Amino acid sequence: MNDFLIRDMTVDDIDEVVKIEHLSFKTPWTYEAFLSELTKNKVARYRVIEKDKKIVGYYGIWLLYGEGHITNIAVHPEYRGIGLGNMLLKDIISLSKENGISALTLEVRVGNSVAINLYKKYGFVEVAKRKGYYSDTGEDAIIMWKYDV
Ligand SMILES: CC(=O)SCCNC(=O)CCNC(=O)[C@H](O)C(C)(C)COP(=O)(O)OP(=O)(O)OC[C@H]1O[C@@H](n2cnc3c(N)ncnc32)[C@H](O)[C@@H]1OP(=O)(O)O
Repeated sequence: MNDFLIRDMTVDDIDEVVKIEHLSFKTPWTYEAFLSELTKNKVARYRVIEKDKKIVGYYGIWLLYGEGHITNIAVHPEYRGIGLGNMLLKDIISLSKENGISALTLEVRVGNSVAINLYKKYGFVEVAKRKGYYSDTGEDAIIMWKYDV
C-alpha cells in the first residue's frame, strides 16, 4: 500500500473526482459543487488518494464546532476491496485529531452495507434514522457517530 499517497484535493483534480463520483453515487455531486467546496467553504477539507498520479479515491469533511461531518467518501470501483477505504478512514481520523475534532458523524444509505461495515470497523455507531432521506429512491439514511476520535 506504499504506492498510494493521500493529499489535499485541488481544483485541477475535480474532473477526475467527478468521474469517480458518477461511478459511485446515484445522485453524484457536480463539478460546481466540488469547486464551491474547495474555494468557498472555509470549514471543508477534501483529500484524494492517488497511485502514480492517478486519483483512485477521495473524501470530504466539514470541520466545525469540534465536530467532523464526513460529506463523502469513495474509491474507484476498480480499486475497491484492497484497503483504500481503510486508508481514507485512518486519514480522516488523524486529520480530525490534528484539528481538535472530538466526534465524527455521517449519513449513509440503509442498504449500503459495505460502507456501514467500514464505518463500524472504525467505531462509528448507528444513532438514528432519517426516513426517506434520499429523494431519488426514498431510501432511509442511517446517521452514525464516532465519539472516541
Ligand atoms: C458519507 C458517505 O459518503 S456514505 C457513502 C460511502 N461511499 C460509497 O458508498 C461509494 C461507493 N463505495 C465505495 O467507494 C467503497 O466501497 C467504500 C469507500 C465504501 C469502501 O472502500 P474500499 O476501498 O472498497 O474499502 P476497503 O477495501 O478498505 O475495506 C474496508 C472495510 O470495508 C468493508 N468492506 C469492504 N468491502 C466489503 C464488501 N464487499 N462487503 C462487506 N464489507 C466490505 C469491510 O469492513 C472492510 O474491512 P476489512 O478491510 O477489515 O475487510
